[in-house]
Amino acid sequence: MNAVSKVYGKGQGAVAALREVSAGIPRGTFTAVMGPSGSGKSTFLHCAAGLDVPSSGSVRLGDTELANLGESELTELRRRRVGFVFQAFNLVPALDVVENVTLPLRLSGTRVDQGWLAEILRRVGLEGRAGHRPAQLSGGQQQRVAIARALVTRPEVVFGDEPTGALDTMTARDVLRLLREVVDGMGQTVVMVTHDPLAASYADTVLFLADGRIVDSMTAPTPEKVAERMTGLGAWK
Ligand SMILES: Nc1ncnc2c1ncn2[C@@H]1O[C@H](COP(=O)(O)OP(=O)(O)OP(=O)(O)O)[C@@H](O)[C@H]1O
Repeated sequence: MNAVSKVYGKGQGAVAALREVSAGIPRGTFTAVMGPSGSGKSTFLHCAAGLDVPSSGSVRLGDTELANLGESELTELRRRRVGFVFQAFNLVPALDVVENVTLPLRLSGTRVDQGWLAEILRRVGLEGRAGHRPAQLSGGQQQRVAIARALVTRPEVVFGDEPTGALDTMTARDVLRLLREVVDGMGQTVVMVTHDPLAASYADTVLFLADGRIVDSMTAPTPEKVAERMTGLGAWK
């Protein structure tokens, strides 16, 4: 993205959530986005994923300039070219694992590639759970379903908004290892917002936001280095 600004509201009550943010995220890498509460992390993710429209600046996915797309083309892009994983897994309770995972394909009228479906279920460790409903699964397993659903369309980027935020430490670690494997084993691109330095340490690069700007980036992050940088940003007083 290039010089992206996002202002919510108008006049006196206007809030600048992003201020001329430029960032390039290379294909096949794992990026974590950190920063104090209200620094613009979710807005960054939503603008990068085409869920929200910047007030100014431009966002490109591959060779596609998002500003050039109409509403229906953007919907199409969100369905086919990006995947999402949220803190609250957002699974459909009445559907079983396979139905939840294949939902994006059915919504866009795309045939289910059974070989690819089996491969994804195997990779996320759910091959024995295909007929289970979300309520019959643990939190970690539910997030695995959400990750499988995000991968089923073979998207160019998987975006995560606090994907481990609702999980206990051990389960979160499994999900982070899976995201790492999604990058290393499948060549996917993952961009994840997190509050957790340990989660961020699984990424290749950490981008630090403060007050709507990228103020730093870190490669080869460790939990300690990330925590130290966050303390420097006044995140934990
Ligand atoms: N829909 C909205 N309308 C008005 N202001 C908004 C809206 N969404 C976000 N904001 C404001 O924009 C700023 C950035 O919000 P954003 O949610 O991107 O931050 P964040 O870093 O993700 O925060 P958190 O860690 O608390 O989730 C905040 O000041 C927030 O109050």
